[in-house]
Amino acid sequence: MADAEPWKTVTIPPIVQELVTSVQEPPSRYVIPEQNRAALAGSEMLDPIPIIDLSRLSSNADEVSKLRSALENWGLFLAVGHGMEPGFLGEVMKVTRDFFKLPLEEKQKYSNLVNGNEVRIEGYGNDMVVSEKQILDWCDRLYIIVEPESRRIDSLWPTQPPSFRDVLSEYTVRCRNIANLFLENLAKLLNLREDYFVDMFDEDSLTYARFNYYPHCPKPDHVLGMKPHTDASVITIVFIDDNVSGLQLQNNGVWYDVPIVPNALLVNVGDVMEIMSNGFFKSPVHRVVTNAEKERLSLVMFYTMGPEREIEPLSELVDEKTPVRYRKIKTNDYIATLFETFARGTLAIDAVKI
Ligand SMILES: O=C(O)CCC(=O)C(=O)O
Ligand SMILES: [Fe+2]
Repeated sequence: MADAEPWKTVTIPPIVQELVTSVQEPPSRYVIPEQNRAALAGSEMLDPIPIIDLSRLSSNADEVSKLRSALENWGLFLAVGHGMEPGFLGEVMKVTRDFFKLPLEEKQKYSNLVNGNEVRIEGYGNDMVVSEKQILDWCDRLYIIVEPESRRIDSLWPTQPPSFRDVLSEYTVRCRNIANLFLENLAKLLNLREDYFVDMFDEDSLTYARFNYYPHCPKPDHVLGMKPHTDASVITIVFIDDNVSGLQLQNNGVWYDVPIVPNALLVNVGDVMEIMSNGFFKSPVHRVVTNAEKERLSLVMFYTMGPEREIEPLSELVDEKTPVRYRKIKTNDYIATLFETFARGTLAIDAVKI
């Protein structure tokens, strides 16, 4: 390891929502190095992220070429025509907001701590802290497996607010339709059979829902809501609070603010798709900045392959002219790499590039 100090699992970070009520300034462990601070302001996009109407994808060649260019330039797009009514999306955001408004003791029933000191992926809390030097994110989260139903951990599904479970179950089904449509279009763009990726998802493939809560932050120019990262998923669907911006996207070394488009969902390629497509699709680097006055919420659906499945560039996409660009790795090992690299502030995908 490049670091002089060994990395070890250390303290459990506090719940930021509680912390913000008792401090004037973010503690030093949240403060990013001085040289990175000026760069927190995002640039406005000159060529904005395309808005794709999903209901037109099957019948309109222009919409498909817009999708292709969105993926080539950004690795993501904003989806409209996804079939979810504004009223339903409003309910999804409301149960999310109401969950984080619950008293701490109620939320702690779903804690991500096991025996009070070990952190697991699922549950309510923060990320794993692997180093005293790790810069912490100004963000609390609730992480749960939503698919397949057989893998849901009932005790980690909130019972408050009362409609939480029903709303999340319905959202899961409706997002799956969007995910499948996106996967079909990705396959077509790679000249593969339409069902190629959809068929790869089996009973072992897990979909995680991550509810992110970013409290207002007394020093937004010193602290990140979420550090720069790419998603370890095959694909990701993000539903963002339309009240507060904060998501930024890196392109050619410049950070851009992702604009808010009410009722649109952000859909992006993840690292597994980058690997399987042998780099044809790129998993976008993104981060979240904080806001001095407002709290912010997002709900992220991560579509992943089974934990034991090996990920590698598809043989159909490799030949003499296009050699393999990524090493083979098991999903589980890749997710572990992601948590480790995220904590260190580096990118997991770089660890498997050849
Ligand atoms: O809050 C957001 O807008 C994005 C969050 C995100 O990138 C993630 O949870 O992986
Ligand atoms: Fe992300």
